[in-house]
Amino acid sequence: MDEIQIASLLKSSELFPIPQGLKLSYGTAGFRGDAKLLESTVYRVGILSALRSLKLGSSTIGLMITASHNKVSDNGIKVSDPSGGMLSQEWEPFADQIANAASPQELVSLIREFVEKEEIKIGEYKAAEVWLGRDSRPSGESLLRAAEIGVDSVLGSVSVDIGVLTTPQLHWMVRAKNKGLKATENNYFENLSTSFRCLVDLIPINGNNKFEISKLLVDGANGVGGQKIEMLRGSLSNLDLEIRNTGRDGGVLNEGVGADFVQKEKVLPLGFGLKDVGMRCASLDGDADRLVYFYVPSDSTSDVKVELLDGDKILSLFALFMKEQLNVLDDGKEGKQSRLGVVQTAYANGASTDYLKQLGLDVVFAKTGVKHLHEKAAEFDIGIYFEANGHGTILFSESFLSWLVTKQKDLTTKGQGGSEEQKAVSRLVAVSNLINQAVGDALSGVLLVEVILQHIGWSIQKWNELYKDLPSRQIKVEVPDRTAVVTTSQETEALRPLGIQDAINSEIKNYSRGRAFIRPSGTEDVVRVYAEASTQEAADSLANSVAELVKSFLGSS
Ligand SMILES: CC(=O)N[C@H]1[C@@H](OP(=O)(O)O)O[C@H](CO)[C@@H](O)[C@@H]1O
Ligand SMILES: [Mg+2]
Repeated sequence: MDEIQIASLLKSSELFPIPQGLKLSYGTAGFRGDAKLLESTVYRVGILSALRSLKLGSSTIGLMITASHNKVSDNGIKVSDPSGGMLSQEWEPFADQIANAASPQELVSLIREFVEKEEIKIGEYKAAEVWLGRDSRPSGESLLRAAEIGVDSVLGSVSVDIGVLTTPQLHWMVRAKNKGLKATENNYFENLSTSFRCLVDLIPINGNNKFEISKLLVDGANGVGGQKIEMLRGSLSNLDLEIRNTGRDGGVLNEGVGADFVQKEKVLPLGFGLKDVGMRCASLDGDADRLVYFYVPSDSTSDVKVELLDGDKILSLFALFMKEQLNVLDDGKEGKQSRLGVVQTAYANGASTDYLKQLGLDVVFAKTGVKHLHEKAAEFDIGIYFEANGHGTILFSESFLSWLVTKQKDLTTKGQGGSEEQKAVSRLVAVSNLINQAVGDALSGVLLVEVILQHIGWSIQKWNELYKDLPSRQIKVEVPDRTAVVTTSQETEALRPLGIQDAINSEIKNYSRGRAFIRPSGTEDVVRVYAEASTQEAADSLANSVAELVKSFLGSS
């Protein structure tokens, strides 16, 4: 690093002193915290992104300013690699170091060391490019300015403000840009509506065509997802959407609304009630990378209940559909035995795992956080991953996709345009275009769920009957130091504090179909407790007992 570069970094970092006592970690999904404390962090991640771009031969990197489902006064930042996936985990320790550097001098010396170690050539390639997106949080704009200053203080780097977006839009656009494809927000919308149309056109004519398209009610979490789905609505046919909680009617982002609220609390979001009995409803989270479905059952009285169809159920629906299409190909003479796999985490409902295994699917487990699930799903020809909270997607391997595209062309040339095999191939290609290949995307998720339901002629109630969830409960426990909890790689057992796992195991033994585990959250300062059992009362009681154990081993704060 030359003197000019050092001077540029020192000068800009003086603008963003680190707040006293701030200690951050890149965590499950980037840095998060009170928005008022994050300017220095965002500025520094701006520098990191520019370096990442230079390291990768000036590929475009994305920076998303969001705190997803967290409260509106929080914010956060995460990096998208050129593939549209999460920042390579190898760079996370550097992200942690620079975010916590106490002074401009320490910051610059850490950067200098890293640049030398990684052999990053500043000023030798064409300009590095970082695309900056933000969700609808009011703090987003000033944080975006801090990120710009960070990016621009690395010589030869440029930042591009691409505006208010959902997290998956930013990832999709970065991926498309680096693949040399059209990468604007309009291209994103066009891609969704075209591939959705394609799948609608491939719905079997005989059999399920009596299916009437009923209205879908969408809870937009008072965030960016509600706004974007409204923009998309005009270009969609075969879909009747009513969007609530768009944020325009005074509602607060994520407050009593949104996918995280509905899934964790198992209650209806604000704006939904008895009037909606039986209707198909969907809820997005604050940055629209999560999606859950729900409905108000007909036996609801004044005590309104909610039937939740979480990420596991969406995964099951997708798996069923994909398997059906692949079976057609595998049965065909020229078929190819394809590897379809599904990835879940320890939070997946036990009943969903049993169901997926019964379908004959390869089910594998990953640690919490989509970066872990994504990696495992990418090992299959078609890998479907979902967190129970509704974050997930379907990945197609490059080789399988090119096999599909070639096959599609061959069948058309051979004049077998209308065959079952050709339709199955075309559906799979359309799904690969519709569903975001970079990250979980509530918008593309909604479209795929809707078209699959139309295809098989199912109501939400029928879909819900695929299997019955085991009752479960999640609790957050505030402790003085959550890092005192260390778990095994699949997060199902606690290795530290010593003795806690034995105590949890003896609790579990008291419950039929009991299962429980603890882990430190990567996005909040809490230890999470998850419990499952054969009745809701039992799951609640098991969760409470385990939470008490956490408090007695770790102390409560
Ligand atoms: C139990 C749970 O829902 N955990 C969430 C939550 O992570 P934690 O590390 O549990 O705080 O936020 C992550 C980012 O959105 C998401 O990937 C993950 O599934
Ligand atoms: Mg989110």
